[in-house]
Amino acid sequence: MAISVETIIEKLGGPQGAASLTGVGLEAIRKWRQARAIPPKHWSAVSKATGLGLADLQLQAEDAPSGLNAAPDGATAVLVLADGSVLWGRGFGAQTGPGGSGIGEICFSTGMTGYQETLTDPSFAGQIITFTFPHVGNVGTTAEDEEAINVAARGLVVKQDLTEPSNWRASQTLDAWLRQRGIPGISGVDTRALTLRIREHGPQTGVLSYPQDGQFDIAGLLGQARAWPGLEGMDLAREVSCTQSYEWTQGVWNWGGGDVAAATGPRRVVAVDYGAKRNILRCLVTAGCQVTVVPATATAAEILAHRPDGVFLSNGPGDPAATAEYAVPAIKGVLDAGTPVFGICLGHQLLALALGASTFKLEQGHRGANQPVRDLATGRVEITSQNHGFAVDDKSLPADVRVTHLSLFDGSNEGIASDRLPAFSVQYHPEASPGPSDSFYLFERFVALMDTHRRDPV
Ligand SMILES: NC(=O)CC[C@H](N)C(=O)O
Repeated sequence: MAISVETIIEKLGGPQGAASLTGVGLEAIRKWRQARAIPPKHWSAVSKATGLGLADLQLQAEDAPSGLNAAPDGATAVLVLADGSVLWGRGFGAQTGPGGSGIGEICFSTGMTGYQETLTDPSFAGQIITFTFPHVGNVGTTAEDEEAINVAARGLVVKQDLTEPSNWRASQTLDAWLRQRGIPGISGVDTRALTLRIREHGPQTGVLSYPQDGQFDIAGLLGQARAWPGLEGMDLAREVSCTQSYEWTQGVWNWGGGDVAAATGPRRVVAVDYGAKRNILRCLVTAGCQVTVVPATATAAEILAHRPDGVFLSNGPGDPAATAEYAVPAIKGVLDAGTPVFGICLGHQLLALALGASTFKLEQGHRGANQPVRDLATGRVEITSQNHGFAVDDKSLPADVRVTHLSLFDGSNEGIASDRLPAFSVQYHPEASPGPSDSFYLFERFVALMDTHRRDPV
């Protein structure tokens, strides 16, 4: 449990003792008590006098009085966790009302590059992202690195303050880019301590507040964090999906040339958009497909009306079991028609559900661009890009569905293939963006599967 300011002051022998042991004066001690926090500039003095670690001093107190609280010196934003931790820092991006606006599950990403692709991945709906890498924002933003038009993530937590971008590709600062999109951020947070906390205690709900008037209702924010129902049971795919079908014609990014229109190949693919990242659509085009994107709620009849050679099931946010309600009947219809199917991440989980397996919430999600996965057929290890908090339960797979890939971090399922139907899927992200492109072969595997099942072979 977090250590309250009152406990720390008591440890130091009351306000008088605290003032003399840390040398900060009685007035400062009064302010600490009022704000229910010790400002970072006093942490080392307090740490020396009490023997408490710096992380303990940052993760504080659930004893905030109701009503508005002033922030400790230098703090302009706060992240309040459902476990009562109050993490003060400096706000950037969009300001919020005093009630805070960024609420969601705090999850950490271990990626060292590609923060803009990560922030625009629609699978982050309902989540606040904290990066374990300390320098975020220093290459600015560019429209070329957006994986979706809207930012679905609810907020951003980083260690270092944002600096001016130093990158020829940058067209805007991360700060301005976030402001434009209504997303709040907080810097100056000990993201290592926060990550360890999530690793030790599991996923946490948090509320990020960066109020215009500098007034914080800590008790109210804590109440909100505790009342948030959590991602389990949430269908978020419907919220981030496209509302109308459209054609996608762009291929993968070309060094120095940006996004390029590629000559599309002869296979017709319908991509079901549960929150698709653009780079998946680009990879499909580059692998030789004509891509029609359809909304998450498209029925089997609507999908099959496009006469696809293959159906792709995209990544997406939320709990697969909740999205299954409308997605599984559609996928079953597509499988019954004998159409080849390829799924990524949420698409993988939905394919598994349609084949009769079940999914569950992982104790620790996998997020980042450096996740090792073993291909069981070849023994080859791929370094993959990942972003998921749920997983397919291997034990629930029917006898005719094979496990094809496993996580080398925790042994959880990373891929399946049906022995009876032309269908396979992976939990990780072969489109990278950000991350390594070790797994591009999966798009080629999908193309080969379509070619062997085509009515008129190419
Ligand atoms: N990237 C994804 O598709 C994520 C799938 C699912 N929302 C999960 O968290 O596991």
